[in-house]
Amino acid sequence: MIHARKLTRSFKVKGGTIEAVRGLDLDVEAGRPVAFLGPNGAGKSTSLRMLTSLLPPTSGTAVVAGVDVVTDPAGVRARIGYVGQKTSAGEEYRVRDELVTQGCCYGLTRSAARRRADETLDLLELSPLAKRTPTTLSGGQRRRLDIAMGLIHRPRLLFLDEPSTGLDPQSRADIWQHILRLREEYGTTLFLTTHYLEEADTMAERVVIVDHGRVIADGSAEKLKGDLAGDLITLRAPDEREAARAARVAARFAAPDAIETDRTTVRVRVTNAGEVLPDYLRVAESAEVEIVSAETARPTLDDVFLALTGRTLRESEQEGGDA
Ligand SMILES: Nc1ncnc2c1ncn2[C@@H]1O[C@H](COP(=O)(O)OP(=O)(O)OP(=O)(O)O)[C@@H](O)[C@H]1O
Repeated sequence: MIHARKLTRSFKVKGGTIEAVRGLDLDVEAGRPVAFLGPNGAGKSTSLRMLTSLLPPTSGTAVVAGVDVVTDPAGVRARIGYVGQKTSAGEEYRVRDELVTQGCCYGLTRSAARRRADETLDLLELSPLAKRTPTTLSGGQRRRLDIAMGLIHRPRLLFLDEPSTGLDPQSRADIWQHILRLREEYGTTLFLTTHYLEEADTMAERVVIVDHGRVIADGSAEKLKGDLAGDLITLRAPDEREAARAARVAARFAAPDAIETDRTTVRVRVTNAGEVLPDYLRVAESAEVEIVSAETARPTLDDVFLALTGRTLRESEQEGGDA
């Protein structure tokens, strides 16, 4: 579905050049939803705009839905759907009419476009709003209309640029339900950008993390968390002396830089806490180390980002906020 090689984009700005995307290599097969995740300014939108043929790359190649983005941009646009950050519907016409017009722009006959518009309104639960104008819709409803606009020609591949940004948590959850239904109903391959870690974690089957225009991790959320961050075991000792002894026992199970002691708390990163903790507790007991409590936690994607960059995603958002 997507095959990009060394895709690069720089922008000339006053006082220099911004390298927004620095050599993107990416292969996406049909089926699994992919989340393109990264802090503000990481290069997500620029990558998406190149893959959807809206922005020519400075160098590199991309074949999307079987078509080269540079030599046949119109061919790419005919085969994909794109839901950008800005709303795509106009202000004046009714919701259904907007969709019918969009369908006609994609070459459908007027009657086929009407049929498609009704099906799409139904799928996105917009039918009761068909006669309203887009300006009267709520943020979440308007976002659903944007998705409907991107879907009218039934693309096999749909790009969504931050589909849930700016919505309240309830509307975000609702948008997600609708997005995931597209895959069930039409087998649409979804490729979306987000900076909501939790969404990428729970909704996408593959997460591609970008930072400063480069891919820094690629895999299922589970795999990235297992490989890069590891599970966290938190042990509490009654005093600092026992904590130091607990840390010494931990050294039998984890590398020195995976063990951190903070007064009476010892944190240990391991690949599989479920296996390690019972063994650890057995050894600690036979060494008469007193442990008050022990708990395990799965890492988050933010832990993955931290392990890779030394920064949390939130810190990076602040750095890149005015980029
Ligand atoms: N038209 C442009 N002219 C100059 N610089 C640009 C342009 N478009 C993007 N950039 C810069 O390129 C970098 C990447 O921007 P991009 O919008 O791709 O990031 P992003 O990861 O999508 O961020 P966000 O999450 O905030 O949308 C940023 O430093 C941005 O300021």
